[in-house]
Amino acid sequence: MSTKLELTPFLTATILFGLYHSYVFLIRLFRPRLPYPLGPRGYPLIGDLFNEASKNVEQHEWARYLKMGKEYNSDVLHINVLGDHTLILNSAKAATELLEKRSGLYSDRPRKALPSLLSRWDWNFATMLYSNKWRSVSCNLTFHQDFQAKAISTYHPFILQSTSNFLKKLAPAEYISTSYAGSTILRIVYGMSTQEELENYVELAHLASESLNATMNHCGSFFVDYLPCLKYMPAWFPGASFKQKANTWAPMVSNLINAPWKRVKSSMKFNLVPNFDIKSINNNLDQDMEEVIKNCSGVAYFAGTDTTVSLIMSSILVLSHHPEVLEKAHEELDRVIGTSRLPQFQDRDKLPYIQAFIKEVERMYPVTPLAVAHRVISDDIFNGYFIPKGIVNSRIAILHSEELYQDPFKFNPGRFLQNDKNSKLSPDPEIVAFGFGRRICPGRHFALDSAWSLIACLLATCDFTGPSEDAQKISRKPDPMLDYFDGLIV
Ligand code: HEM
Repeated sequence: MSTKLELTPFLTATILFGLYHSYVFLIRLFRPRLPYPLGPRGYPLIGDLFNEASKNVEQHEWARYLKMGKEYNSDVLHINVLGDHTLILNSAKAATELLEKRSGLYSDRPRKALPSLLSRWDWNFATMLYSNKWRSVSCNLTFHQDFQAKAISTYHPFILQSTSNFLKKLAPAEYISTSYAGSTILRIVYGMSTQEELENYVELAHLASESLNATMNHCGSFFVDYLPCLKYMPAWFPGASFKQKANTWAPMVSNLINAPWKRVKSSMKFNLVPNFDIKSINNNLDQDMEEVIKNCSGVAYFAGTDTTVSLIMSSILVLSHHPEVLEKAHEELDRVIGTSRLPQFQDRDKLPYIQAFIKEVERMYPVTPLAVAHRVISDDIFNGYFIPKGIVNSRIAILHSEELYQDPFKFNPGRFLQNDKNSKLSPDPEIVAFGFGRRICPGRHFALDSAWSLIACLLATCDFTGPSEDAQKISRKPDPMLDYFDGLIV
């Protein structure tokens, strides 16, 4: 009697797993090498799998890395899980040395199985591999040209219009995303203007971004990141919940890139062209070029929505917790602008305390505490350590470093003001808050201008307090804490 061996998905995954790791193990065994940077050593073959799988999900990822850095007394850490290497850069010096000075090697993005492949984010150049496609001048130059510092003043009227609409309709906090950051971008990029349309599209960006937020920087949030072959498991298979999630996300992501573009194309029939590079479109546009502009528009639309909102929401939250900061900001506005008009962009340099306040929010509550992961494309050596090709997380919470900032967990905008010639100014958080090297955030000038406009105008018109005890009893809404959910964007 003969038994037939059936090649089930589980058996296939196990065989592939075994073959792949025996191969990696043999290669490593016979290679002469320097030590890896410090970090948990784990066990042969599986590395630090147990610790990563049982990590405390309540603890912020950046705080875990901060603690680990202190434990190993090192600003460069290394974690190996199943042969998948992650490098953690805990200081601005290490991040600049590797991600900027060696940016030719360190500008790739992780080949994450889940977000890009399964949720259909492959059009998104923010997650694209460091390749000819990413480099193709068109994609990056189109975006960089439209968002470079000197182009942003063209968008000031759109920013001011959104600020004014927001002030007129001041409403609960969620309104900030629907009315402000997202709608400014949608006006500029796709030329949208009706409130209903703006709200629908901002909601779409928010829903679709959830998948990137949940998966981009979390090494180990989905096991498929370590074992990409698991993506072939059927969605019903035990442990394949990542596939169900991806199936839910994929149509939203596809809608995000296709729906507003379809709308632009149809409005162009009536010669209604928005301000962004789409203005260069004509009906005979080369198909490749159309794809590039469509993708750049989609990237601006989703990347510009939740990020700026996070900075604005943190600013509001901080103001409600720090009346002394609010008082100083109000005093500066009353003295410089008076009470008969709103602050304009040309007043910015005359309002140093408000600038310092925004910098301190960027420093203390970074929008992207782990930036966006880079990937080293080939093995490297740094400070006598062997750096294997793999993922690099730079901890933007470098901005909490005691070496750079005195009393780093104290909220103190004064650290960015030159009151005393003898005291040293703290380094500008913008040098790291927007990432490093060739992948640095191209939307940073736009983000800072639009955040400044709204925050300055809110300060000029509003008071900020937490809910009173009575209000808390009636509405059962507690005073919001200065704390955050973890994720790519907090
Ligand atoms: C406060 C707001 C913002 C913050 C804190 C922020 C932060 C970042 C960071 C840390 C990165 C990763 C850089 C790296 O890999 O080293 C990034 C990338 C990116 N950001 Fe922003 N960003 C903000 C707003 C915006 C806006 C408004 C836009 C678009 C209009 C935008 C578009 C992008 C794009 C396209 C990338 C990917 C660049 C690439 O991979 O080549 N961001 N951002």
